[in-house]
Amino acid sequence: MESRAIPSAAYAPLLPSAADDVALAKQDRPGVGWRGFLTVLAASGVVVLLVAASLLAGSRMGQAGDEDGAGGFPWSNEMLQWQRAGFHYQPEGHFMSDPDGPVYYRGYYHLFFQYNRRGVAWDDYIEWGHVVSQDLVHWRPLPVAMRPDHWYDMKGVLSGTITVLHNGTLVLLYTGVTEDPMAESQCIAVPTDPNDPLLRHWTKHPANPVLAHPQGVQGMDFRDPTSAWWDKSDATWRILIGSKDDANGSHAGIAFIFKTKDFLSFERVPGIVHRVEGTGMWECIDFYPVGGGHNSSSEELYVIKASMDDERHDYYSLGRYDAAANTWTPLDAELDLGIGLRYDWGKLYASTTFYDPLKQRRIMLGYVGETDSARADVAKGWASLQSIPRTVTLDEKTRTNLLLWPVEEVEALRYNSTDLSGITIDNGSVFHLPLHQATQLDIEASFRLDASDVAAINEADVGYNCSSSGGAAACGALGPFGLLVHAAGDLRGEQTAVYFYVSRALDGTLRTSFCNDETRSSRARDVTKRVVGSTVPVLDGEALSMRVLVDHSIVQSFAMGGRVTATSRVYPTEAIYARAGVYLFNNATGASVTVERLIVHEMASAVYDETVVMVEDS
Ligand SMILES: OC[C@H]1O[C@@](CO)(OC[C@H]2O[C@H](O[C@]3(CO)O[C@H](CO)[C@@H](O)[C@@H]3O)[C@H](O)[C@@H](O)[C@@H]2O)[C@@H](O)[C@@H]1O
Repeated sequence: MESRAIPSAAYAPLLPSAADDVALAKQDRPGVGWRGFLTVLAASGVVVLLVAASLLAGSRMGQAGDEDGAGGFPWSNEMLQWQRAGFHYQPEGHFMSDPDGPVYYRGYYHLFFQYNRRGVAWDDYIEWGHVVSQDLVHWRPLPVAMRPDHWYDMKGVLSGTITVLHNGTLVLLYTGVTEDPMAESQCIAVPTDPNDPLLRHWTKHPANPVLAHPQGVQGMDFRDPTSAWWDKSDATWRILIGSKDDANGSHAGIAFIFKTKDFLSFERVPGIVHRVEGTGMWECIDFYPVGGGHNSSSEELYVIKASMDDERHDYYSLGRYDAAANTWTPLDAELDLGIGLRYDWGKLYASTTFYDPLKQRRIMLGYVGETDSARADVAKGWASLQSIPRTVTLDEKTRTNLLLWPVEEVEALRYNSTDLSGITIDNGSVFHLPLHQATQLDIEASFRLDASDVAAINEADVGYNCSSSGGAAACGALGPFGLLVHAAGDLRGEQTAVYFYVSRALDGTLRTSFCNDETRSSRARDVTKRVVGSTVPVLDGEALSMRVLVDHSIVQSFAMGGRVTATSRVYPTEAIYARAGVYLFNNATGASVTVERLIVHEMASAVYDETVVMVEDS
């Protein structure tokens, strides 16, 4: 069946009254009390179709006469202050980008990051900012760890990693940029005092730079070394560095492996470990094993990940690594690096991972840049956030994708959990969630389409695409449905939709997309607004589950346990503070949806508290 728009006149907005909300809020919180009682049908008068809302909202948000003049949207201090996150890490001010050198050392998780203390945009005096944490959630700021102060890094201490050697000591590898001519080479540093668990001071090695770009590679296309892994075949440490090959009209992403015994002299392993035509410069490359292991009979696979400089997305691919042949081969050539899977389908870049020996898990961090104007960044005095650290595992059920999931520690911030499980939303309905606040939330929801409705839809609905199919306002038989966050009270204004859309393929099978629709997230016009997302694997019998971390201007969405994730930055002008709410919506034309599980946790701020700190500073 073709997606079709429903005439707006048929869906005049009728919203739940404030009295309804109060009555609902007084119900017992445990799920049992809600089940059945909260079947919200179109006939009950809670009918608002986003089609109607979007038409109204679109005209209201985009029309001439808005305050967005040549100078951009006139943000008030109240609006700008609202945009700062409560439980995502961001420095007090200035510009932050790539997470660098995450490592667990003597009781602390260390996070370094690209940091420009001179402004709110990237600058070639880029340094390594530094914070530590004991739970990956509460971060304690420390002085800048590394700054451009040698000839080989005068134009920037760019991204890098930290390797834990067999005896527990650390080696920091980073890219330094020389001034004239500008060229990138790899440098090392070690903790000045290895007994300082806070690793406050680093000593750059007198032998720097330790690795120059190979012949044939441009001097500014050789950066961001991975951490090193041990290859027992010849007792060497190995690292991977990404680059690009623009020779002879090509524009390929490429990666080299180097080996070293002492981190001072490196030898290139002959050949190129991987290459993908047309993908351009591979920044912040990463390479690590997943699956397999001692407790598993399944084969170990290798993830290769790169940040695509041209496209500004972090792609990954699953494959097999043959160290002797110096090759990595994708499991599926159609999902090769840069053309298939992404860590996140929204705004997240320059990610890196590290192995956490404390909890024996791999953790990924990435930075989430701004999508508002440079002028707005100047007004607010800061730019960028770090994503919530995510565990990375192989999805053993599919073995075709990773699972990226917020670290469990973030759950300690939950309070006032409201269980609204069991609500049924008829097609063309919305349901307002009775919450105390809607700005810092961790929402767990799983949806199931009515099976008889699904069976009755036998026409194909092909080609749904988050970014080009009209977002949450475009109605099909089996979607979209999901959540509206940062939604203005009358639903005619600002709202950010996180939703599923199910469509029937020509062969009769169902295909599920998971998307964030930012297009109505802000009345400001000088803000980038997109619909981002992807198709997501759903196995037989699985409910459609999502988790949404709402934290002021950052919304991080996870579908099906982390098979697909999408991060959005949103800048509402009206739907802020107490003026915003959360709604369930079902914009499908042919099916009702039961929200089998819906638990909304309010989230405390991750305020770093000097008084409860940690181990003593030496
Ligand atoms: O530093 C001098 C010079 O380098 C340039 C051009 O190559 O910028 C470097 C790249 O900076 C960004 O790359 C990453 C990933 O976000 O950020 C780190 C630097 O902060 C770097 O290590 C990473 O690769 C950016 O994404 C890339 O587009 C830049 O090329 C140039 O802008 C500077 O003048």
